[in-house]
Amino acid sequence: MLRFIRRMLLLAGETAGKIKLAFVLSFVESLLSNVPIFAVLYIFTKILDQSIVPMDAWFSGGIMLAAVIVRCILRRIFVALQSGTGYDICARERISIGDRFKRFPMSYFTEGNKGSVTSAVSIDLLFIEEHGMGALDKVINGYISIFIGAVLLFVMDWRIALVSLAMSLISLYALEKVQLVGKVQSKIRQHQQASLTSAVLEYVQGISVIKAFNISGDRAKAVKDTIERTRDHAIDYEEKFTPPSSLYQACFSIATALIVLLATVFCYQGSMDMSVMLMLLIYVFYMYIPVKALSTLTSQIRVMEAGLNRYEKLLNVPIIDKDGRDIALNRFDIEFNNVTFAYAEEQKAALTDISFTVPEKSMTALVGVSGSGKSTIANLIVRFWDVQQGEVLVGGVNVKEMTCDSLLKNMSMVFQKVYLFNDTIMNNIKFGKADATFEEVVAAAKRARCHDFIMALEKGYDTVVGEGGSTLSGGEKQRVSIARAILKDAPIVLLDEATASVDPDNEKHIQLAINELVKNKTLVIIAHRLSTIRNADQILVIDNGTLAQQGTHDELMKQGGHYRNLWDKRSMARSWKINAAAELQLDKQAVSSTT
Ligand SMILES: Nc1ncnc2c1ncn2[C@@H]1O[C@H](COP(=O)(O)OP(=O)(O)OP(=O)(O)O)[C@@H](O)[C@H]1O
Repeated sequence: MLRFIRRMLLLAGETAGKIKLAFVLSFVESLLSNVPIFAVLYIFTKILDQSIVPMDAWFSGGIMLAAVIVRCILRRIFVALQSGTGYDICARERISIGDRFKRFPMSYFTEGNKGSVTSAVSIDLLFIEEHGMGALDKVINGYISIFIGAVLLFVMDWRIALVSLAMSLISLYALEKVQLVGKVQSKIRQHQQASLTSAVLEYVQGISVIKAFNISGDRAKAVKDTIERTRDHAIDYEEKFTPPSSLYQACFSIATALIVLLATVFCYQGSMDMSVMLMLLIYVFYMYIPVKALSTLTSQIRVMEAGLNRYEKLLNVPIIDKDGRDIALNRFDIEFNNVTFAYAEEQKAALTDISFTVPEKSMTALVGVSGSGKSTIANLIVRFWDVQQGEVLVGGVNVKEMTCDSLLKNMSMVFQKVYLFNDTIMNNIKFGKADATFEEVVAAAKRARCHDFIMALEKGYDTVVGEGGSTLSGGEKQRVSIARAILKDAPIVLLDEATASVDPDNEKHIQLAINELVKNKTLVIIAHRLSTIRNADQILVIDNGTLAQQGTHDELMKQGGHYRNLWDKRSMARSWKINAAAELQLDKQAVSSTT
């Protein structure tokens, strides 16, 4: 438990001083809580001496009242010092860990850690913020009461003190067992929580697929199994926790009974004053209350400690730009020098010995079949992952030498799969530049060709778009994300062109928006449209993680090989689409003319 106090103070950081002061007040308050006992003892002694006068009653009453008043004041200050401290600490930690997540290697999130990350930041910190300070207070109070109780008992009667000490030692043994159960079970419980969070997250995130393929039964079963395992574990926990916890509680009940019995016997035999006996009879029922609470606290503390362990693990995840410096770039070309990269050690390399240069303010198109490694190249430029061999240079600087912040402030990314936050359109665009004015946001939206559809919405820029941007169409989301990138106005643009077919009107708008975004920028585009590919200053043909060909459209068409095959296939697919659309149109006309 002392370890827990130390860890909480460490977590508190600069607010630890407040908590320490609160402990001191709690100690004084604990001392004062014994004042009524002495006041009663004083009255008993006077009664037994037959020397009591009305003034004695006033005196005792006055002392008790004064103690109560001082305790109320101390408690008030204590609460003011402590209340909110837990919430403050956890809010601060959540914000700082949120910042840190940005610097985690992307692999951390793709390796099945989402459940434990979510549990650590939500469930664990929630438990700590709600119970941490209260538990600290009770632990400190419990220890102080043990100390004060032991001193008082020795002052009153050493034989009774020894009985209490013996029972306390047995209770310590039981408490040790409680802690042992807590230690084992809290790990299982935590693992179970993370599995449950992962299962629910996956179920909710995949709900559209689950509905579309009518597989809710199977997936629901996976979540149901996890819920049932969580329930079984909770029951198992209670079963294992109850025996040592009951023994712990029983020790104090037995100690109380023994003290009552022995005090009466000693008094009857004449080896104890009647006043001491009476005081013991009162004190004994009150003395063990704070100590008894320690057994339930033990399990709470174990849960909090396991939470702290998981949270500290997050703090110990090596951040990708630990050795990075804030470097201001003065040119914006990109260079890959003999880059070889695999997503995981045991995996086949996604890129093998790739070298190329993207000159500043030029347009480079990445083309290749699905899975060839185009997105991987983009991932390495923005340093979502680090290369194992070779180097990636941006503006002549190895990205490994830069902090993520100083690198990414030079980049705008427009992904194929756009994610908008459950917030207003205004704030979603402002992600590009947090301090942008309303006018700047509107100007960016106009250039991204989304101002008109935003104004047509009931609340305009204040419309909340739903999680992931669910209330907007795919094309609209794309344009909002382009507005975001235009507002950021970074010198390098990475663009993953949409493959999903959008209607021609939307496609025209998106193309105009992209044209605005890429003016005078270094552009790397994962290209799917023939028009884009043809216009590129340079085309990199990626095949099975290698750079198969490099050149302009005309050069590559002359060379033949991969590029020509790709181009022919795409041209053919396009003409199929056009023919199919024309046939559909003819069919429609035929139908309408016959009706
Ligand atoms: N996060 C990841 N973890 C492990 N392997 C990955 C990961 N992302 C991609 N890969 C693998 O790396 C290889 C290259 O994938 P990449 O996404 O770069 O291809 P791509 O050319 O962009 O494909 P597409 O056009 O379908 O998006 C593939 O074999 C893919 O399975």
